[in-house]
Formats: sequence, structure tokens, C-alpha cells
Amino acid sequence: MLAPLDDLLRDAHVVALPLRNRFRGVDVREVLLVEGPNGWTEFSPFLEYGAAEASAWLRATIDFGWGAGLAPLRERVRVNATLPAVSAGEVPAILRRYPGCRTVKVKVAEPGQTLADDVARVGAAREFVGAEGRVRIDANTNWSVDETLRALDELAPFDLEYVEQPVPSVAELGDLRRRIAESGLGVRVAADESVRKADDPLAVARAGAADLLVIKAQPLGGVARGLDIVRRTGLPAVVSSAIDSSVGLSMGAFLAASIPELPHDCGLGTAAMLTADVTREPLLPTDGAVDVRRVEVDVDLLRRHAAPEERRTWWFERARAAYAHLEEGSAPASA
Ligand SMILES: O=C(O)CCC(=O)C1=CC=C[C@@H](O)[C@@H]1C(=O)O
Ligand SMILES: [Mg+2]
Repeated sequence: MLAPLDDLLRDAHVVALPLRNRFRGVDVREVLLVEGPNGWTEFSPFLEYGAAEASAWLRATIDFGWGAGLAPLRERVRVNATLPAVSAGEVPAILRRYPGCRTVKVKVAEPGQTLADDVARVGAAREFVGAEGRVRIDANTNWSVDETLRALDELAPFDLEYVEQPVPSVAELGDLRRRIAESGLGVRVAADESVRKADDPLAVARAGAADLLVIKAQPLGGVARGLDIVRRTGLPAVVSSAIDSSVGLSMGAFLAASIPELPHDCGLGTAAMLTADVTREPLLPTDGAVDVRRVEVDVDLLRRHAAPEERRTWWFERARAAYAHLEEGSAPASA
């Protein structure tokens, strides 16, 4: 049962949170926040997403604010550091914002950069975490299978934990996985966009095209739906953020806490990427982990970081269009 839209939007706030470093082309993260009976919840699909895709995010928003919720299996979730496509020299200062984290996820294949830039950045990350640390890379579908194999060969000295969605399609992921096995490169393949942007989030697992899944709470329709995908695929899962405020990160933390086994650290440390947040107690990584807790939004911070009125109007219209999809029941299967 959907909460009435007016209930949803009546006291909603839209804030603009600047990032410390550009990430996925974003310098300022706009999010809509609203308080439901369960506590604060977030609606923050990336700006370029249409109403159909955004409807899965809105389903998550409603569920986290008004839904039944799941009892967490743990109070803390180990998280990785997230490294944007910065120069090797900037790496230590950024990674020091993730105290106690033993895993680093490195953005690679940034448009306009070279493989040499990626090798230098990954090398700096491996140096920072040491031999016991874990290093993973995320190319966000920007490579071909051949480019991925070449990159993995160049990056072999850094002993990668896994490569996240280097190529666009399920078929290419499957082809890459087979060729990695043949080559003896020994790098696992994680699916991300092939889960959260697919009409059928289970297809990549059914195709045997990934060793593990990146699971994001808002894009997949919330905690219960995210857990259902993990259960139905039987694959190891890494719960990762959508560069949300601490409110959306809290949703991700509850999802991570609902999954019985977490063999890889989760991508939920991204409050450290924000120069501002909406709570006096942001969900920042400490001792390599984040709390599984709801966050108390601070009214003064909402006011200080409020987006301009025209942006609030844009977000309200966006929520209405996404809600219309939910009401028509035409939300994508993954929602
Ligand atoms: O997984 C992490 O370490 C942080 C989250 C993260 O990397 C992402 C969040 C949202 C969209 C993408 O830019 C990116 C990803 O592809 O996983
Ligand atoms: Mg990814």
C-alpha cells in the first residue's frame, strides 16, 4: 500500500550537498528528504534518470519511511574507502578520510584519462593499504572486454579483489569472466549497472556473468527488495551507496545488516565524500565501519543547505511523476 503522495511531500526538504571531489560527473548532490513514521527517508535518483527508473528509488523512499522494515543482523558494517578519479598524489589525503578501512574502491576509466592514470592511482591505493589491504576497481561500463583484459594485465601487480562492471552488457560480462578464467588472471567480476539498471536484476546472475553483485538500496526499491535479490541469486553481495546523504546511507546500512554473510567490505563510507550533511551525527566511517542506525536530521542543517526554490519545485514534480509510475504499477521489474 503506497503512502498518499501528499503525506510524502507535505514536509519534504530538498538540500544541495557539495562533494569534496567530482564523482560520476557530480559536484553537488541534490537529495529530497522527508520524515515518515519510521524516521527520515531519502529520494535522490541521479538527475538524468527518468520517471520510470526513478520510481524504483521512490519505492525505496516510501518503504524506508513507511514500511515494515527488517531487523538488522549486526550493528556495524565494514566499509571500503571510495577513491574518485584523482591523481596519484591526491590519494593519501583522500584515503585518510576513511580511518580503519582496509579496502579501497578505485574509480578507473574516467573519460579523458588514460590507463596510465589508472595504474598510478591504483598503485597509490595499494601502497596506502599495504599488502594486507584489498583493492577493487570500478570502470562503470566504460571499457570493452579487450580493454578490460589489458587493464587487468597492467594492474596484476596490485592484486585486485575484483573488477566492478567494467563492460556495459551481461553478455560482455560473461565473455570477460570466461576469458579471465582462461587467462589465469584470477580477478573476480562484480555486476553493478547490470543489476540496478536492468529490467530484470536477476538476469546477470542467471547468465553466470558475475562472481558477485553490487546491491544499492534506493535503485533496487529498498531494503526488502535488495535482500530478496541477494537471496534469489545466491551470489555474494556488496551493498554500496548511491552517494546519498547520511539518510540514504542509513537505508544502505540496514540493507547490509540484513544480509547474513558479507565477505567483502561495503561501499557505504561515502559520507566522507560530502562536505556537508543533514545530521549532526553523519554516518561517517570510524574504525573501518559505519553504524547501522537511523539518523536524526537537523533542521538548521536542512535550512543551511536548502536547495533554491526552483530546484525544490523540480524535485516535487519528479517525485509526482515517479509516483504516477508506481500507482500505474508500471515500475520496472527491479523496482
Ligand atoms: O561503492 C562505493 O565505494 C561507493 C559508491 C559508488 O562507487 C557509486 C555510487 C553510485 C554510482 C556510481 O558512481 C558508483 C558505482 O558505480 O558503484
Ligand atoms: Mg559501480
